[in-house]
Amino acid sequence: MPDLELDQVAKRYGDTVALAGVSFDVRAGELFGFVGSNGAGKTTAMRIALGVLAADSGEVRFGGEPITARMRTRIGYMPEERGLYPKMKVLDQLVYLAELHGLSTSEAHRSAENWISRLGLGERRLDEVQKLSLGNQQRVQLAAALVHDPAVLVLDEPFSGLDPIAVDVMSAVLKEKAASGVPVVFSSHQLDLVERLCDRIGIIRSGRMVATGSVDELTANAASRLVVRAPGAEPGWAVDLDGVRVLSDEPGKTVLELEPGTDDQPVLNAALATGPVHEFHHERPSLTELFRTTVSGGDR
Ligand SMILES: Nc1ncnc2c1ncn2[C@@H]1O[C@H](COP(=O)(O)OP(=O)(O)OP(=O)(O)O)[C@@H](O)[C@H]1O
Repeated sequence: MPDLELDQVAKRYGDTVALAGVSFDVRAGELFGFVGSNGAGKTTAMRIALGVLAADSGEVRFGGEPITARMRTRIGYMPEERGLYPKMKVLDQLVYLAELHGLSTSEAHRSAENWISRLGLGERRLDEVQKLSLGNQQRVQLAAALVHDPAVLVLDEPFSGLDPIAVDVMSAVLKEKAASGVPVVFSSHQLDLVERLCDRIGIIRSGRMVATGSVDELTANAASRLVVRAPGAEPGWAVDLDGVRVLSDEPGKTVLELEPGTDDQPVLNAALATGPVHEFHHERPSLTELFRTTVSGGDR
């Protein structure tokens, strides 16, 4: 399957610059997490990728070619505002959407029934969508994005409001689609989930991509953090060590930040000088911490 690329995509709403030239690519077979503060531009970028919104400039490419209206019908999209017909029954809705994307009636039924069962909606298949709980409506929305066997998946906050079981189901389906070679991009504010699931991550701030890469790549340049458990250490034991900043100093547990290139062995020696050392390990910052430092200053 080909890659999905956004190249210098820009969009204004009146005086508001929603996207100031955003570029990133979602590679075939990868799960790409799109994160940013409220109003950073995620929905705008995803709507432009889908073609429901026109960019002022820039290009969306699929497989290296500018994306056409025909190719866009191969995108599975889950909009943030959700877009189901409230009075239609779950099964009818999915069959209708599949047919709209070109599946025959029998293929549409087969695919709709498959996703209904896969997403745990079997008992609700003949219920009107409006009678479902919000979480179940969201499962139907995911089924709607998948029912035509899309070549690309673009999902706007698919995890918001889901219970833990539904989060697991959604995660498994997205991983499976990516493993089958489909580029999958989703936005989310649940950074622990993004960190756990995604191959790569893009962080957008005020309409600009400020970081793109795997969590390991994004955290590689962050200052190294060292956790030391030394029950006999007195408070302040590490304050005079070169290249070391004390982040927290609780009885028995100290968290230190080491400047890049600082040797940790003098720190270990200093810790051992206080008595036994039960723990001495480097910790990388979480995506949430990285996000806070990357987007600090906020958005609109
Ligand atoms: N239809 C619109 N008219 C005017 N301004 C808009 C419109 N849609 C979005 N904006 C503005 O464009 C900017 C980007 O909004 P967008 O919805 O893309 O952000 P987002 O990252 O998806 O936010 P959230 O996490 O809150 O969903 C914001 O400043 C928003 O107020």
